[in-house]
Amino acid sequence: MKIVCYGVRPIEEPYFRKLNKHHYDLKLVNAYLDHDNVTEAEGCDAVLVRANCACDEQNLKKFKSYGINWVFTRTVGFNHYDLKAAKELDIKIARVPNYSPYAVANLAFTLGAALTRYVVAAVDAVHQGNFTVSPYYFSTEFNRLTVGIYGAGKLGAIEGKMWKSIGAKVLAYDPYPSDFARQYVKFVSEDDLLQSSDIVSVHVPYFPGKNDNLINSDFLKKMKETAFLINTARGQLADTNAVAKAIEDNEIAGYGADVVIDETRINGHKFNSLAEVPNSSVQSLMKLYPKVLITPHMGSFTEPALEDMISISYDNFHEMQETGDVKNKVEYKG
Ligand SMILES: NC(=O)C1=CN([C@@H]2O[C@H](COP(=O)(O)OP(=O)(O)OC[C@H]3O[C@@H](n4cnc5c(N)ncnc54)[C@H](O)[C@@H]3O)[C@@H](O)[C@H]2O)C=CC1
Ligand SMILES: O=C(O)C(=O)[C@H](O)COP(=O)(O)O
Repeated sequence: MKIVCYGVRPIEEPYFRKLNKHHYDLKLVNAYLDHDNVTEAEGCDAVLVRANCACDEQNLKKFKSYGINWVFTRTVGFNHYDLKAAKELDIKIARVPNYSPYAVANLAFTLGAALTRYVVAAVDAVHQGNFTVSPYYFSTEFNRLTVGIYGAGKLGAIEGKMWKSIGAKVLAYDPYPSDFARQYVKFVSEDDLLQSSDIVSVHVPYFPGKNDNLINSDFLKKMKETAFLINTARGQLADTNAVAKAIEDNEIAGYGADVVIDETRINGHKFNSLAEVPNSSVQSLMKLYPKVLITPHMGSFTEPALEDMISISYDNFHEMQETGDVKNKVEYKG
């Protein structure tokens, strides 16, 4: 079976080859799937994508015209698909719901830890020759923090575990609390979490058209003025302008994000200045550095996570070939 894999970074190529235990014929494409390079799939039997690949109706129709029925993703999130179009075209989708959760949990933890100890602000000042200890750096200590995990699924639970292990009080809000997460967090109401937490870390899946701007001005107003918000989930979950305004108005202390809106136009690009970033709301957030720390969607960029993403994707294809179905399938729910 020939699989075209989009968005494969050069550093990832050896892993795609080394882990190819089902001996697939691989076509590795460096670029994210877009409307121009969809033609790379011609002559292939299946497609593997990553986040921010354009699995919209136009591209899914193209795949179908090439005789491709399996368009899988190596990611947890699947908001890059037009699920309705896939259903209408009878294109099957599978994802990787369970790669190493420590990858993203580590990054969310690090953003929270860096913000609460003002590490980036201090390092930045020192590198400009300013060795004074600004009153702004005066901190509390991690074991005195209350950390609120908003969405305590696989990633949230592990971030909770990390904070608990160093003595922080860990709260969580989730409409479907799990016993696994309960080992590390205390489940509370949404309001209690937002009102009590020094760090609020969001790990909620993004469902386009359903929970856009979940983090809005009402959400932010409930947080403590001294609290930091962390979002490693999806940029679309946050009203970017509302977050920037809340920081400017001192309603919250700062924001750490691995994700932004408009990632398909931003991520993977190297801009020469902030002014070139093609979204003015993202620019507004970036101007608030170092109260705002943004990383380029690299939560899953660890060796264990990458190995899981590739191996489980290959197993998804294998299961589909062997049984005609796959347990990690994603279906349109209306
Ligand atoms: N930055 C990165 O590199 C990565 C980001 N992600 C993002 O993280 C998200 C979460 O991943 P997992 O923890 O594996 O998913 P998961 O499905 O295990 O957990 C999500 C949890 O959120 C809860 N939830 C849903 N709506 C909620 C709401 N309105 N309020 C509170 N809780 C709510 C669910 O009940 C569930 O327990 C993914 O959907 C993806 O968007 C995932 C992997 C890498
Ligand atoms: O698995 C997900 O969902 C993610 O968001 C991962 O970080 C993968 O995202 P990309 O690295 O493919 O942008």
